[in-house]
Amino acid sequence: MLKNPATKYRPFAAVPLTDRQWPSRSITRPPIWMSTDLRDGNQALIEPMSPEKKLRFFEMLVKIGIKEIEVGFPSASQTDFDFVRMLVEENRIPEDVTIIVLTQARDELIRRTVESAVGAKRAIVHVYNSVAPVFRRVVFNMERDEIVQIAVKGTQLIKELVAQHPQTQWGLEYSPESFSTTELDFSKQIVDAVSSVWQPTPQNPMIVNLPSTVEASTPNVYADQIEWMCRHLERRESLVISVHPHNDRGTAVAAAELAVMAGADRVEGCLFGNGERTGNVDLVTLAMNLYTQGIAPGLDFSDIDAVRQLVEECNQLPVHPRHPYAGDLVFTAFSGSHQDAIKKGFAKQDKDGIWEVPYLPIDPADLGRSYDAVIRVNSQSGKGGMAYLLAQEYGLELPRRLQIEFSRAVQRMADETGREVAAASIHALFSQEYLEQDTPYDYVSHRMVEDSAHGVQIDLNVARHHVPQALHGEGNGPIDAFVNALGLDIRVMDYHEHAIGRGADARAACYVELRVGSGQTLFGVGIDSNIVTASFRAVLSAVNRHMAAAGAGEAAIAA
Ligand SMILES: CC(=O)SCCNC(=O)CCNC(=O)[C@H](O)C(C)(C)COP(=O)(O)OP(=O)(O)OC[C@H]1O[C@@H](n2cnc3c(N)ncnc32)[C@H](O)[C@@H]1OP(=O)(O)O
Ligand SMILES: CC(C)C(=O)C(=O)O
Repeated sequence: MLKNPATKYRPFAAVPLTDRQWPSRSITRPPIWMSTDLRDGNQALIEPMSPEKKLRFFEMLVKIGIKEIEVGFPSASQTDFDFVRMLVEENRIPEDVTIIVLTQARDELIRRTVESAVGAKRAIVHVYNSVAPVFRRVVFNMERDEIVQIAVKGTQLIKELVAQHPQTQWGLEYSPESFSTTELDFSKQIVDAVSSVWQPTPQNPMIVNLPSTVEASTPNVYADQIEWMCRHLERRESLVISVHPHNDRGTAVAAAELAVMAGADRVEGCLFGNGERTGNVDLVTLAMNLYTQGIAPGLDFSDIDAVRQLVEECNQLPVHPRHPYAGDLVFTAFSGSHQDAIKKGFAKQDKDGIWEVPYLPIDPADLGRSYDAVIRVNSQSGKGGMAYLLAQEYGLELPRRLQIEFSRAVQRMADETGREVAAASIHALFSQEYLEQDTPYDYVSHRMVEDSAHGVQIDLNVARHHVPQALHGEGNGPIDAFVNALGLDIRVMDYHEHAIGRGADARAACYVELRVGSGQTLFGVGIDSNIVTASFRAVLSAVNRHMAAAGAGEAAIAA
């Protein structure tokens, strides 16, 4: 890299607009969406789509609700020409969808382009020529007026040709290519010249598409350019102002949004931001950004995974795992504090209320994505993540102090493997740590009698080191009687229970926090179809865990 990049690169020029209005506007409705996936997206692929793939893509665009679809560059290849003919001749274009066909402003290409769409109910011929100084100088070696003539002559020819096919309702879209790096007065001059030939009306408007063919400035400058054009163009009431942002600086979404605030009526882009170089603006992100502001975007991404899969298959390009709204990992939290906040957010979220879950700008369910994938556990996770997974997948609602205790074991596992820990592994570890602790004490059976005068009396059968033992105890409740029957120096400090499942198959989960002698407390867990048995199992689980811990012999807890 250069020490002084100013010797090679120029800063972009500011727009002379001192009373700009767009910064204080907000977006209150969606723009007209135009998908150029089958044209700008397709021309940027390593392997352009086959006609079958194009058709599947087209049908998906229709299904999600796009009403304007640029279906190709028919003069560029027989494949594109045939694809447009197939759509027309096989009557595959729904009543409310308009196709757009792109052409350079060159006579023979225009003729072929118009020919491709003849017979469609509605079609828009999209004509372009590049207008920026570098193109004028380097590519065309022409003065401004000659460049204007390319656009004017092209428009005249289109007007003449479409008049010969009145059964189709024709529209015109004109793009001064590389608009964002062109002098504004020249862009205005050429657009006005085109519209004076086409003579649009408010009922039959002309689309003026103002592309950032190569994104070269911050989005506010693009917004200034759009506002300037909206304020200076002739016949504004008969024009649909469209934007076509590319993403060279990584700010195409912001540029499109600010351009809409600046007066653009329509946005052209591709799903998930495919397109030349760093891509066209991503229509999915734009639509979902509106949705999260409470504005219906008019596009349906309620099964976003299916849309993404089809796009990936057709484009042969992966969507990044962190791509807004659609990436594999965007509804996943690994870090502990995020998991904790999300878990609390889900618990507090009112089903019919305003969405307020920390760290999640949108309810994943609205995109057809499940909550299950939201929280995943690795070495960066705290107790919240594993507690969420045990609750979601296994119906186990661990009390807070047990979460803290068990999360140490999960953390050890994550540190040792250096990998993500799946819910099944967490559950296996939980079972091993709490539910499968059966030595020295294993519960066998009990009989209990309760009366108001004597409290609870229990006859208990346990196996101690696999040797059956019959014990008897009394107490003021089942757990008290059970603990007395065991005859150990233990105290139950805390107790939680809940049902797992419903109806005949329901089981009880009991969590008991036990203090052994004067030592630290620890938890035991019992699961059984009988709630009292579950609590006994929980006490024995804690006793066995204590004894299994280093150095704790049976004698240490004798009463
Ligand atoms: C920003 C964009 O995405 S614009 C869309 C770009 N997409 C594509 O180009 C994909 C399809 N394109 C193609 O298949 C070909 O380029 C074609 C069929 C359109 C034209 O092919 P060719 O006639 O071989 O020309 P080529 O591709 O070399 O284009 C360069 C020529 O077009 C001229 N040209 C380029 N743009 C325009 C324009 N908008 N209007 C008029 N002439 C133009 C150039 O001056 C050059 O002319 P020259 O050969 O006399 O010097
Ligand atoms: C043809 C135009 C609209 C284009 O694709 C661009 O400028 O990027």
